Amino acid sequence: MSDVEYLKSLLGVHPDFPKKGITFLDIFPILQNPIAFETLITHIVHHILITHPTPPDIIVGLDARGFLLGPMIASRLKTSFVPVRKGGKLPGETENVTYDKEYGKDIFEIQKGSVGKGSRCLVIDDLIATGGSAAAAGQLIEKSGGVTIEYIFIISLPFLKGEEKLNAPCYSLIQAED
Ligand SMILES: O=P(O)(O)OC[C@H]1O[C@H](OP(=O)(O)OP(=O)(O)O)[C@H](O)[C@@H]1O
Ligand SMILES: Nc1ncnc2[nH]cnc12
Repeated sequence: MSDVEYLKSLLGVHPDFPKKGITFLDIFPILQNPIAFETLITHIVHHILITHPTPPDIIVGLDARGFLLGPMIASRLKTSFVPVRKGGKLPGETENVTYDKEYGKDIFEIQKGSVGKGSRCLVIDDLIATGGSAAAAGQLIEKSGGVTIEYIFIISLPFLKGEEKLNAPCYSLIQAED
């Protein structure tokens, strides 16, 4: 079994959560297993090192599940980590954007000054569905003067075509079927 097949076999699949008609894919069983979590982080770090001869300046993690991956990846790469948080959670001055996602509407914010002009940012999250969340993060990076060089997810739902909303290449380890 390949690393990716192993990680896919661990995903939790929850029909009709958090709403009827949504099949929720749960990454927590991967984090509960130390070998699986190490496999996941190493896979993503290797992907970044191979794809970007000049490493990113900033790993941008999305609230909340992107926070479980982003800081660890940033630490391995010795780059900085910047959070994109849900509305009203970040102190100081913020940029914000409202967006639609697979099961609702939300607000994302980033702290002003956290992304330097021209910084090469790599966005990380657990899953891309409609792409609304990741595209909103891309808008915040742009508003801050940064450049998104790639979006990385553990899981994508290709039938929702979220990747089409993104302004940079997208990589996902696992492509879920509809
Ligand atoms: O591609 P989209 O349709 O935008 O959906 C994907 C987003 O939805 C989930 O986050 P959620 O907002 O549920 O937040 P959570 O991580 O706090 O559970 C997931 O972690 C992504 O961030
Ligand atoms: N189907 C899904 N499973 C887990 N997280 C999600 N976020 C948006 N859609 C999701």
